[in-house]
Amino acid sequence: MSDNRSLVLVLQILGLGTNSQAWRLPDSPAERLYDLDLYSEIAQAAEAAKIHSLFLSDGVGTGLERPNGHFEPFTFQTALAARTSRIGVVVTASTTFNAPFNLARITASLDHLSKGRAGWNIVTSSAGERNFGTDPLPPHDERYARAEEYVSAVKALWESWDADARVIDREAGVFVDPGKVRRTNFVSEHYSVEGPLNVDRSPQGVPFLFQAGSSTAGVDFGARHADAIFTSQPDLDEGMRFYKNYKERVAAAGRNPDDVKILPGLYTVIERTEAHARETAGRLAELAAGADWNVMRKNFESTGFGGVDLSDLDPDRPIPLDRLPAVEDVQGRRSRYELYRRWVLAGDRTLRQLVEHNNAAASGHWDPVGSVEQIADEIQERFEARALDGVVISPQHFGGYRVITDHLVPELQRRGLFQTEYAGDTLRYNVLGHH
Ligand SMILES: Cc1cc2nc3c(=O)[nH]c(=O)nc-3n(C[C@H](O)[C@H](O)[C@H](O)COP(=O)(O)O)c2cc1C
Repeated sequence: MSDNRSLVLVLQILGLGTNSQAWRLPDSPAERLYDLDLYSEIAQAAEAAKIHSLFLSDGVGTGLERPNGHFEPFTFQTALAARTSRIGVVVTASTTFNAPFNLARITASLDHLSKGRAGWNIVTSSAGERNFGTDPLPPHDERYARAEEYVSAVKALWESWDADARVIDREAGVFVDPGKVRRTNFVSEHYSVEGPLNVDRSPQGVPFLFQAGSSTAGVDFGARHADAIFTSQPDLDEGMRFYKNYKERVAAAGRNPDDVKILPGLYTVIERTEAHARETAGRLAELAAGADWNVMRKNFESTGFGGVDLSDLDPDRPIPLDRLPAVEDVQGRRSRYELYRRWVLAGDRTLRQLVEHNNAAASGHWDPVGSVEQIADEIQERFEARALDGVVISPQHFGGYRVITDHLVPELQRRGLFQTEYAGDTLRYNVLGHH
């Protein structure tokens, strides 16, 4: 592995901030939740800071207890791509809920529209199946087995056009050379997809591939396919172990470990000063404490705890060990459950603390509170310890976006950790240094 590493920064624009109470802060522009101008300003500030990419995670399946409305990622990132010129635009899309042909077509189009800045965060999803019919969600490992076939089908479609297939010979009347466009008939256990794609080969050929999943099956899948991994790693030691193991799996898959960037989520309360950050975090905690406990607990049970009913437990005591399901029995967000299970086994968090963490930091992510310098120190420590190659950073509160773009990034640049210019013309080149 190379010692000549440079930090990768990806900014997740998740509405008003990841904290479920962020909308209630006095300076939150909650009325403008669906206003493109609001996010364009952040995207342009992120581009001026040379942040590698914008990112948007996504889920379907919202309930009535805590309805969660937000932009659909492809339309959102396409709009932001039109208002920027260098920064990457990464969408999250599920292999469980999209047809491979549509996915290949939309991502290739986004790669054309953004001139090579498109990325796809591949997820297999853990909820939302009822939005698409009556079929149950396939079990955890089967979702990954299907994803393997799915990605092969999509790659065959992306590659069904040669880069020089569009000839544009006006004299001879040849627009496309049919010999350079291939009929691809992909047939596997779960898919049957005829190509070619009806979009020319895109600037990156294969758009930049993220993967969000950290279970054993997820790591094996990502090691084969991904350029970058979005993961939840709140603890330094576990983050180092995960990083080392992941890079070994990449090498075992016959790939260069430097070509897969490990980017944990960093869901932070960041302000110019520590006092201000503590004040913001304190306000968010107060608001969370006043929120409906049953709604928050149920959200934790379904998004972090394998659907186990914890309603009879004392919130101010740790979860008893006999209430922990086996990891392999959790069919939803398995790696997230594994993480919380580790905390329960360590015995140092009450049920309430787990629920509030899950609610505030958007489930399981690393969530430091601090000044620009303190957050820069934390990133530097984990980067140098090889717990990460970079971060998917997301402020918990709206004001944090500009603190990140206008103050944290310059601080990281001053320390020589972060780029001061984009390296090239595509997202893959900018992150990996090659096409
Ligand atoms: C850090 C992280 C972020 C994720 N983000 C999403 C997401 O935005 N949308 C989604 O449908 N699934 C998301 N997933 C979930 C997984 O794709 C899916 O639930 C998978 O089946 C379980 O992942 P696992 O391999 O981590 O157990 C995410 C998983 C991780 C680890």
